[in-house]
Amino acid sequence: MEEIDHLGHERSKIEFDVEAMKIVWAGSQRALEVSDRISRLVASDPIFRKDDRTILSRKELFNTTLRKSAHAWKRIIELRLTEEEASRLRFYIDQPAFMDLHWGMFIPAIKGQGTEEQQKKWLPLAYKMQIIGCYAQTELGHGSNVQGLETTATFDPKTDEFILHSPTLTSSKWWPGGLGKASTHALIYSRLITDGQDHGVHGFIVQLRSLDDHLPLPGITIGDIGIKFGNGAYNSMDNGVLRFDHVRIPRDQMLMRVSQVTREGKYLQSDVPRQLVYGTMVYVRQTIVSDASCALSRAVCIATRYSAVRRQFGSQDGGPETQVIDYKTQQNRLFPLLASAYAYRFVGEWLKWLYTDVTQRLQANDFSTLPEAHACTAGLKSLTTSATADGIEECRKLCGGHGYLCSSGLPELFAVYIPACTYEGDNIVLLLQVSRFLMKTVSQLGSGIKPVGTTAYMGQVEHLMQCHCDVQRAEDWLKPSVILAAFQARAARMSVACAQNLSKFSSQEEGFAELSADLVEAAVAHCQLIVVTKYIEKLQQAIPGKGVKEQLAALCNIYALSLIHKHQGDFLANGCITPKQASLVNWQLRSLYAQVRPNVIGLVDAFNYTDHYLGSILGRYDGNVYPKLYEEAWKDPLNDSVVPDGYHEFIRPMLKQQLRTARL
Ligand SMILES: CCCCCCCC/C=C\C/C=C/C(=O)SCCNC(=O)CCNC(=O)[C@H](O)C(C)(C)COP(=O)(O)OP(=O)(O)OC[C@H]1O[C@@H](n2cnc3c(N)ncnc32)[C@H](O)[C@@H]1OP(=O)(O)O
Ligand SMILES: Cc1cc2nc3c(=O)[nH]c(=O)nc-3n(C[C@H](O)[C@H](O)[C@H](O)COP(=O)(O)OP(=O)(O)OC[C@H]3O[C@@H](n4cnc5c(N)ncnc54)[C@H](O)[C@@H]3O)c2cc1C
Repeated sequence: MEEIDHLGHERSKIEFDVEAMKIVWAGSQRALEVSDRISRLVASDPIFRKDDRTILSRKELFNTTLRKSAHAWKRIIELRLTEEEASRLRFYIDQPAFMDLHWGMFIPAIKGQGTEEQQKKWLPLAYKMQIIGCYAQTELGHGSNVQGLETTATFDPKTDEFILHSPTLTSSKWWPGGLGKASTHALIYSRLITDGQDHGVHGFIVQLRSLDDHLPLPGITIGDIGIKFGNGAYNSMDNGVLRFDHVRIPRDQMLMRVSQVTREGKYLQSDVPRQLVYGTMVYVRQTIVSDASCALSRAVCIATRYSAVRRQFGSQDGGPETQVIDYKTQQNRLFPLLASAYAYRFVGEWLKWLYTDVTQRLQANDFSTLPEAHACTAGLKSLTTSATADGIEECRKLCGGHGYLCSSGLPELFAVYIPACTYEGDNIVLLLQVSRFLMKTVSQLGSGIKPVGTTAYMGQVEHLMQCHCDVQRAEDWLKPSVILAAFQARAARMSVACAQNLSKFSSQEEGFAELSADLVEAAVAHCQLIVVTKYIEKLQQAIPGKGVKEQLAALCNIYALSLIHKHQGDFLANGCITPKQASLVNWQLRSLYAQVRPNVIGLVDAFNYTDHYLGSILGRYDGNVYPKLYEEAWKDPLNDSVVPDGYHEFIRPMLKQQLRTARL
């Protein structure tokens, strides 16, 4: 039977080259080819099915994690997949698993903090999956405050070993993914003690389980921390708890790139900054920004397709009702999210470049850009994950009642996604790091140190403090220079105001504590400026394909103007724009919505997601929503029997009781 494309009418209206846009989204023709091939490979393999995840018990779900991970590894070997292809495979399998931490944190930590010798010893084992590793930093009592960790690693010069110990309940490692059941090894972040002296937190490779029977090694207590938020969702991951009772490891298992302990027990600090111990977090925060664009685009794809299928009200003379996507309120909620997905994609690409650049510099002992890399990764991780978590929930609401069904894919996506606001650094804690960096930048302005990189705009602070926005008509808001000037003025003025207020306190620390809410807002303004700037820079590149650049430019304007509208309090209070200019933003936004409306299905098709990856009946490519929703309902285990199992025990006696009462 020929399949009907219920969104065919929408697709016939598209004014740009969707295939060319797919390349822009993927990053390159080759990246698109890899993504396309691997996503189809996953979709066609029954072992990777995921439609039953929300009804599996925890044990069954974890079992599917093990099965999928083992099968994925088999396919990686059989098909000789490259590192990039293997990473795409894990992405499209779309089930949080210990493998994510093994490849995403354990290996990068050894690469970043291990000596050459240590890398030679451990990386081949990890690459061949002969050991499984996790990243165990957080403890029951401390997560954000890494310097407050309590686990100790005390050097014993007699045996040339470290003794790992958990001195208190709160020092139990708590949360690490993969620790609970799967990992054989962990990177343990622990206080280093030599000769009675505490040198702060360092990383150690520790074997946890036997490589023969997977039993915990002597002195190790280990398990899973329990069920997490939502059905299915992150419960496929074995986040774990771990305690050490005087566990001994050889000295050469301390990661020694940043600092070393000699055979005699002498502590040596190399000229590498000690913050490199935190390097893995910088790496992962950078990847989380690109991941945000994936999660948000996925929710937006579902909400956009469904909004084009769904009709409510407006029928005249028995004609069709209005597609809900044509309501301006729907557009005003949805299109900025679509624009954000593209914006995060491009800022994610740039951040990847920044990270590669800083890594190359670090290898050449140039540490000058590390503070900026830390501030950018921390700030953008925070900004994009918070907006994505809120955006997924907005997409659920945009789908009305059906969005609340697990078969919409949105509840599970939300539940899986929201911890991104917490892991790899609580979003507020990370923004406070950005604000510290900004305050330092402002304090150096008069000293001749020229701000560079993402803070270069502060170099024109005198101009930015008094400039006026050059908008007379709504169309003026389409000029990139006007948009940039408004965002730069807002960010600079908010930072300078914070710096001025801080100077009123007797100590910097007291001021920071008192003004932290304002400081967070200044950090958000700075991070939004980065996203807008990087999007505008992207548009300055050659982008082939009919109409592609025009659509991207419209989305860039929607992203920037919807932020000005949302944060108009900041822009107005700091005198960056006038009330009249704020109202012109809305006029321009409405016009931009009309411009992208015929193209939105094309803009979400460009994500190139398979129906398997989307995992949503509402977001199906063919838009055949109602028959499939109806069909799906009958698959629920409750519908296995017409009369429910508890009828005789509970319902029938109740009904009979009521009958007797009624007769009385
Ligand atoms: C490709 C695949 C990827 C797969 C990934 C899968 C994802 C799976 C999902 C979840 C996994 C989750 C893992 C985790 O959550 S791991 C645990 C993460 N934990 C955190 O993020 C803790 C957050 N806290 C911190 O990062 C820090 O402690 C801090 C930043 C809050 C530091 O606070 P503070 O005590 O004030 O600072 P310090 O004294 O320690 O440092 C002062 C100095 O150092 C600078 N700095 C801090 N961090 C860094 C850094 N990472 N890089 C560079 N520099 C850093 C800081 O700015 C100060 O600088 P100064 O002002 O100039 O002195
Ligand atoms: C799903 C998931 C997976 C994880 N995986 C891992 C892993 O693999 N390995 C690992 O080591 N860890 C992991 N973690 C732990 C994670 O990194 C921490 O939970 C995270 O860093 C936040 O720390 P916390 O839990 O101590 O929060 P807290 O710091 O206790 O935060 C609680 C509240 O206090 C606020 N707060 C804290 N400090 C400040 C401050 N200075 N100023 C203002 N407000 C503040 C926060 O904003 C927050 O609102 C994971 C966590 C989750 C949820």
